Order: sequence, then structure tokens, then C-alpha cells
Amino acid sequence: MNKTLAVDIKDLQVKIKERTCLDIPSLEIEEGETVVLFGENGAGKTTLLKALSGLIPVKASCLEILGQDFLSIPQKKIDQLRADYIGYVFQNLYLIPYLTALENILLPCGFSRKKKENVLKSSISAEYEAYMLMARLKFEDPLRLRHKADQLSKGLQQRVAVARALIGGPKLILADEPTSAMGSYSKKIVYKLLIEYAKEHGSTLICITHNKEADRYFDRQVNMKDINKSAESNPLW
Ligand SMILES: Nc1ncnc2c1ncn2[C@@H]1O[C@H](COP(=O)(O)OP(=O)(O)OP(=O)(O)O)[C@@H](O)[C@H]1O
Repeated sequence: MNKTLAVDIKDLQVKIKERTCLDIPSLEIEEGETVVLFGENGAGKTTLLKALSGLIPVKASCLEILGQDFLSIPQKKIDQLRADYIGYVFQNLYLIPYLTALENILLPCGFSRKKKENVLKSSISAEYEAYMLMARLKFEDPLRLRHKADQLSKGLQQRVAVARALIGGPKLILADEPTSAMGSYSKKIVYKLLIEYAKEHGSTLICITHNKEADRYFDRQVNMKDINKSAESNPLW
């Protein structure tokens, strides 16, 4: 049987300030696969996730994400596809500091009718789904979801960012070091939820981590130095 690819890349190149940061001859990730992406600092992990979500300009002979040809569709459509089908935990989180934790989690349902509809298929409301996700992340005190995002510790902010990425059942979940500010107990909870959620929804998960303990939770480990030719010539390491 033919496999369905969530990510199909050929000859992908990304230049930042005249320097080639990514030079990836080929990368295929199957629909529903959970992948951990690792590599040295500066190996291009974050840049790769940005390229996969259409956030930066790239050169490639093939960049198909969730069956959509990102090289031939207008940026506006890519932005809508990202809102509808991708959940992204950014390395810098990008929570809105003056909104509450709950309002931050609900944001994707405001940007995407698809995500809102998805939530309402399985939950009585988006708010209820947000509470359920945070309960699964062992966010002990639901009242703190009413606190402004910048009043929470970095570890709790990361959990809020994870819940925001998961709400609405995205087909592709991208997580950029989602547990960097957490202790080992919390890390385990977050990885467990990311994997469980991806499996429940048939979503593809790509997660960057420096945490070797995380490897065993994922279907596949991808080392940047095995896929990125420009990594060999990176002057940083
Ligand atoms: N905005 C930028 N301006 C200049 N150089 C950049 C920028 N973004 C990325 N780079 C460079 O691109 C390369 C890849 O960076 P990237 O952040 O993707 O690596 P990474 O593997 O995610 O690193 P880390 O583990 O430290 O987060 C690095 O050499 C970095 O210095």
C-alpha cells in the first residue's frame, strides 16, 4: 500500500543573510508518524520547522506539506493552511502576555473555523477542551488559567503553549524544544501528551529536543547532521 506523506521535501535550501543554513536533499515523514529531531546548536532545527510551516522563504524542487504543494500556492493560502491544520509550539512561545493563559490557548479557534469545528465535534465548548488539555498536562490549579500569561513561570507558559498548539486537532504538530524550562517529571508529562494526542488524532508530530531521554517515546529519531548537508560546513561547530 502507498504511504501517505505529511512532509515531502526534495532539494530544500534556506539561506539566511547570504549563508546557507539548510541544504536538505530529501526528507519524508509519513502521516501519523512521531519524529524527534535533534542536533547541535545552530544545526538548523528551528529553521526547518519554520520552512515546513511556510513561515520563511525557501528554494526547493519539492515542498509538499499535508499533500499541499507549498511551492505553487500563494502565501495567503499557506497562512490559512497553517492556521487550520498546523499546531506550533514556538521556541520563544509567542504567548500574548496581556491575555490570560486560557485566552492564549483559545486563540487558534479564533483564527480558524476548522479548528473550532473540530473542537466542538468532541467537546461541549472550546473552553472546556482547553481545561481538559491543561488537566492532561497536570496544570494543577485551573484558576491560574485566568492569570495573565506573563504572570506564569516559564515552565507553565510552556504548557500553555503546548495546549494552544494542540487545540483543534491539528494534522501536523510542530514542537520546538517544548520542555526546555521543565523538570524531568513535567517533561515526561508533556512528551506523553504530545504523543498520545498525535496518536488519538492521527496527527504527525515533529518535536525538537536536546533531551536524549525523549527519544524512546517517538517512532523515529532524525539527526540534523544526517539530513542537512550545510551542517558540515557550519562554522559554529
Ligand atoms: N534571524 C537570523 N539571523 C541570522 N542567522 C540566523 C537567523 N536565524 C537562524 N540563523 C542561523 O541559522 C543557523 C540555523 O539556526 P537554527 O536556529 O535553525 O538552529 P537550531 O538547530 O534550531 O539551533 P538551537 O538548538 O540553538 O535552537 C544558525 O547558524 C543560526 O545562526
